[in-house]
Amino acid sequence: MAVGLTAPRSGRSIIGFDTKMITVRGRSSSVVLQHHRRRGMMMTMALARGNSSSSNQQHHHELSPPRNKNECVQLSSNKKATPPPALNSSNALTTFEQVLYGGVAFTAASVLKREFSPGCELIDGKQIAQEIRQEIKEKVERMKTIANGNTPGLAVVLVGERKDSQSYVRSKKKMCAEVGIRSEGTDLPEDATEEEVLKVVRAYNADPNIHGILVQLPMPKHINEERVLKEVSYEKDVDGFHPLNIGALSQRGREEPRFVPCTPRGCIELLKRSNVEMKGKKAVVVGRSNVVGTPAALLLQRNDATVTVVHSRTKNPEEAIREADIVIAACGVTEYVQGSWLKPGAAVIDVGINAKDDATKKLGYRLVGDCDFESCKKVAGKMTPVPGGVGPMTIAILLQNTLEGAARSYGVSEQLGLKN
Ligand SMILES: Nc1nc(=O)c2c([nH]1)NC[C@@H]1CN(c3ccc(C(=O)N[C@@H](CCC(=O)O)C(=O)O)cc3)C=[N+]21
Repeated sequence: MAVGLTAPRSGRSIIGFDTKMITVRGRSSSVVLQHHRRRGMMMTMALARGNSSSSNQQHHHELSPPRNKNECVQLSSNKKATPPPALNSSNALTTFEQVLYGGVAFTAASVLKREFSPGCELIDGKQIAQEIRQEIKEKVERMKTIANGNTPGLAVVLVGERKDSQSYVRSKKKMCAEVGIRSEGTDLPEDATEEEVLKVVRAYNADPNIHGILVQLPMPKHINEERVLKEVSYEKDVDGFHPLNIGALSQRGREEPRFVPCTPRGCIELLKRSNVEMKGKKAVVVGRSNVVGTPAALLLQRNDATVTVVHSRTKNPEEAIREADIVIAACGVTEYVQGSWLKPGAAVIDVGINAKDDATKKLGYRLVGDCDFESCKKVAGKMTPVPGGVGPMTIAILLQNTLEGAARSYGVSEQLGLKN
């Protein structure tokens, strides 16, 4: 039997079932919750018995049919329950009892769209990214009024014709427009010379209306990426890849980096906004790339986690992962991290985007992460899906970085409540 119970930010309790019947015996009452499907209708029945005045009460709740079989049932209580700790299959029963002891009477039920996984709460990156974009939009509006009508400007440099890069650049520009950030782009052909790319970067460096410059990666092989990234003014380096920004990120008690790489910052933001404590926790980063793994490890460490980085030459990565309260998977290996490697209740951030053959899909493939979602969601306490997890956050943070860069250049960071 497995029972899932999580405390979303609303403070309400969510209970998921994967058994037909769950019996929980408390100090003063015994409660039976039945959960069954009848002609496509999901029904939950709670029977409360015991020595309280509510004895022999019987509640039936008809629920609208679930939109898919992975949805689970939300029972809301008429008393504010203390948010229970993250659950996993081994401590599920205990925590369920605690909630009942808390005097919670289940009076209403509704179907909540989420993955049906015992105790695993999905971290909805799409939703959180949307919230962040809304905050940015409001700050861009305020910037206009306090900075003489000025708005943030982002420049995107794209070299070559990679379909995926073109599509990422398109969504970045679209999201800019949505929040009121000006964006412009320079597209260079596949065979552009390094000098041509550098010229474009220098022109944006000199343009006072541009506060962020992004050189879409990867660039064609004949171009020295390091050379180009170094050329971007570190004060417009919204990707946070300039050596001065990475260097500043790695030091404590020194000047703060102007910008932090978007994807790792997005991962940390997901943890923060999902109430995952990092202080004093063990974190494992899977992968040591310059763009994700390494800066993610630095950020976790700055947030007081104890960090282990595992990579392709690590002897026994499972050993470290088993101990981890937080896992950030960014190794680029399809469905690499297995549920059996996770510590029950761990928070898992899946950065991977891999195409996996799937004949049932129109395109013949679907996107999967660096974690084996099916097995991981049975053990993790919180987890991001792919797609809809880290991806949308990467773009939201790019916009945030551009806003922060513009606010700095107009001297209005403090007024907008942004870090300087
Ligand atoms: N200089 C540079 N900066 C970058 O930030 C950068 C880059 N180069 N090169 C490529 C990677 C990749 N990247 C993504 C952005 C958004 C999604 C995203 O929104 N993904 C959605 C949808 C994915 C889909 O459906 O294709 C999701 O995961 O839900 C993914 C990946 C930024 N990158």
